[in-house]
Amino acid sequence: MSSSPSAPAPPDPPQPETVWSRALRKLLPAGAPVPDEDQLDYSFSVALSADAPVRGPPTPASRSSNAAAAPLLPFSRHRRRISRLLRPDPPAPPTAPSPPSSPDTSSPTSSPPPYKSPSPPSQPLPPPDSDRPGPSNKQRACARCSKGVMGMGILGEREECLACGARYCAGCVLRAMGSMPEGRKCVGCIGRPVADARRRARLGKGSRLLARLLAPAEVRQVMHAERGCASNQVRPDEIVVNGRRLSQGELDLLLGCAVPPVRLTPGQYWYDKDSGLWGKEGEKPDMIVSSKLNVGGKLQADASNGSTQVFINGREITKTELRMLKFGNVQCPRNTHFWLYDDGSYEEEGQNIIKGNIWQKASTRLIATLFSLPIPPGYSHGLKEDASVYLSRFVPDYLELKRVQKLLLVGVEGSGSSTIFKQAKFLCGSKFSREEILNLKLMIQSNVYRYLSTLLEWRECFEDEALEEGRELDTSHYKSDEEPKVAHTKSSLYSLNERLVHFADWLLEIVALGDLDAFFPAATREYAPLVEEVWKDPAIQATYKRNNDLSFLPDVASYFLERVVEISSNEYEPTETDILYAEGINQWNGLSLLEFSFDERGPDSNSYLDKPDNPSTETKYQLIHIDSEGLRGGFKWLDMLEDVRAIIFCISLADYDQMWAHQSSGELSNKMIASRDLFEDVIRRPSFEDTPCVLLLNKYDTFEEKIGMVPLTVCDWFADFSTVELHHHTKQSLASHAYYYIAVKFKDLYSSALRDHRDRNRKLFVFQTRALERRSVEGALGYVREVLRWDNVRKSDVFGGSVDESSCTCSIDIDMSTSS
Ligand SMILES: Nc1nc2c(ncn2[C@@H]2O[C@H](COP(=O)(O)OP(=O)(O)OP(=O)(O)O)[C@@H](O)[C@H]2O)c(=O)[nH]1
Ligand SMILES: [Mg+2]
Repeated sequence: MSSSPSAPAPPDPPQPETVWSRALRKLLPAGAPVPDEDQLDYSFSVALSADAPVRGPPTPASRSSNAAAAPLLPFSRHRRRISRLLRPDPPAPPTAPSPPSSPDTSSPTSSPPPYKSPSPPSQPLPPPDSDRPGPSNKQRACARCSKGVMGMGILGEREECLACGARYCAGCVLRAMGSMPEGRKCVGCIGRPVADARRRARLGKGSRLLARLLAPAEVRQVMHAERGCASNQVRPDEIVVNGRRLSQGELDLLLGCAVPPVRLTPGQYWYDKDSGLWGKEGEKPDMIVSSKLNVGGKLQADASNGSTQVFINGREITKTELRMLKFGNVQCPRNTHFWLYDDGSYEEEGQNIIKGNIWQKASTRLIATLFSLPIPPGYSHGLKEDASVYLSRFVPDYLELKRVQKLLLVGVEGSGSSTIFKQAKFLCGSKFSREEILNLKLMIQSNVYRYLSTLLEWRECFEDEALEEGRELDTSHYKSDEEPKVAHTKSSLYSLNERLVHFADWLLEIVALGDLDAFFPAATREYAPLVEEVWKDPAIQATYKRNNDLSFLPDVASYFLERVVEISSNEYEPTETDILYAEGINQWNGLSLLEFSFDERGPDSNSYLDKPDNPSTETKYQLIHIDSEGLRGGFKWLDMLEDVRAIIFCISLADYDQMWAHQSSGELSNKMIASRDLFEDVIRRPSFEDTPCVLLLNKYDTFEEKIGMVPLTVCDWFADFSTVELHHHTKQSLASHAYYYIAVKFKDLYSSALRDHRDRNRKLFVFQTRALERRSVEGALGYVREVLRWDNVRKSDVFGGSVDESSCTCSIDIDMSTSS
């Protein structure tokens, strides 16, 4: 548990081979040495065969569960251990935190592992303090004893006074801050406000040093006081609304209303009291708060610095807002003045007729969310806050509310990104609406015809090929002056009877004309028996047997074609599996959105410090999926997205031998290479410069089957793939070797794309998925969460903050082989 004190790591005794290194050895080419644990690159996941029940690398989480089993030290002993540690001449600390020597920390007396979390890792160890951006050693000298930094562990840590910024070492902090009735402040600063914005952001956020010095209950109490005490709250004169400082009464009104501004910090704001829109001065709206509050001055036209010549309640709106209104089909030519009411209804100034309600359409709400514009609390699921929480609070919970973290999920057509999205939806218990299910049903029905037409096209090719071969064979059997017996070459294994040929020609003609979607579902029921007959025909079955040669035919084709009559009936209701297997999701303009959360109090979470008394211990995420259709037209969506917290890029491993027609030019290319190009396009976009990226290498199941039959080198990009190191390879070992190789190819590509970037050490995180297996997608989402936590810690480290890194635990489940 992170609250235990950290002792210097004992020297590593010679270790017997651990479960982890045994598992790793299996994955490496024969004879390859097992790397040191501290050198391991956890930034990509590996699949282990089901018969190797291994656990992941030793994580703080797994260690903490052992630690948790050990009885907690009573408080006085806790302190004694700390003071022993701090007594004269502390042992020379290691230059960098040493890695845990073994995952086995079962001994209750063994010291907890050195603090630095190895999770989602692969990030280089932070440079020594002297090279590191952030406070210099001098700045980090203790304000009480003047000692400088003594190593990396607890000895090197400092706790900062939130009011004056003085820093104290572990030995002095409790003396300097006393009982901390207002949280982390020197005794002399009690009663003083927290003015600095950076320090204010840390109010009640927990502290690693205190966690080591105090018992968890004490830390909670200090954090509670830090958030709740009067002098740490914003003061009315620090809040300017519509150009006027607030009075105490106005601030009370603002904070006591049903929907107050979240995380109100000192600053200048604008407030539109008719609609409830609220934002920072000079910026687009940030949230919607209760309307009709008499606070601040009069809303000015230039409050949000808009330049659109379109006005809402007298404020010239920003370009982003205008774009959202246009997507919502609100007519807004220049010089339009709207009145917008708090329920979303709007009218043009002077016309006295309500023209509509901007929040009514799901698509407008979706767009607003994507553009980081606020939507009213009543309409949002993930963001909905219970007004009673605000009314009944003493501790201002608004300090605790976190922003929703946006995760962008993209991939080339057929990579499986929709499947991942749907699995995520099932995982978080979110139901498909009636309308969505109906759309899915229509899509499944029309897809069946598409699969059949693909099979029919391939059948023609194979038939031509077979007839040609037959003719060559015939001619070689007869002397040149004899008539060849053409009767032998008129049909082949791939030939259909005349009636079915007629139907096939008709269907292919419709497809060639691009009319398939217009034609269905009207014809669905009528032709279903015929489709079934064609599917069962030996010619089509023979064609399907060669499905490894068939580009453009998804694996699920047979699943649906087998049931074409059932699927085509009016009464057909797609099952959960049908929904999952259906290609894509019918979504609005190629976009779909899902909000979900992780409970941060899970067994692998150490975040109690971050969330002392908060009932909401969840971090909310928004999964934004843009499918191949949405990526068409020059990535219009990508450019409009703001504050994306992570990119999840999905690639189908099985695409290495597939062809793909380029969307605009129609040019054929290898699909893996097309995916690579799209990946590069996405990561190079300036708006994603600082956004971590997780690459999901999907369809590992198909890949494993295929790799033994089709060499990886058929894809030009993988021309240098070699299997020479694999002496006796099985299908599994070949697949894992190839997976590793592909992962490294993408990592290299990523590193070279970021070569000129200031954060050029950033790595690509790679995870292996089988999206049809729910557990695999669950693992992927967990991995993304770990990456985000890691990234948070890394960023706060860079900026010199003291985020509790214990919350960055690693729960990467590397045993992804069992389906759920
Ligand atoms: N065997 C196998 N099939 C998969 C896997 N993931 C997805 N599929 C199938 O691959 C097909 C394409 O998956 P989608 O999720 O629709 O692909 P997509 O990336 O969303 O494609 P667009 O919607 O066109 O952008 C579907 O039939 C899925 O059932 C996987 O891990 N293994
Ligand atoms: Mg899709």
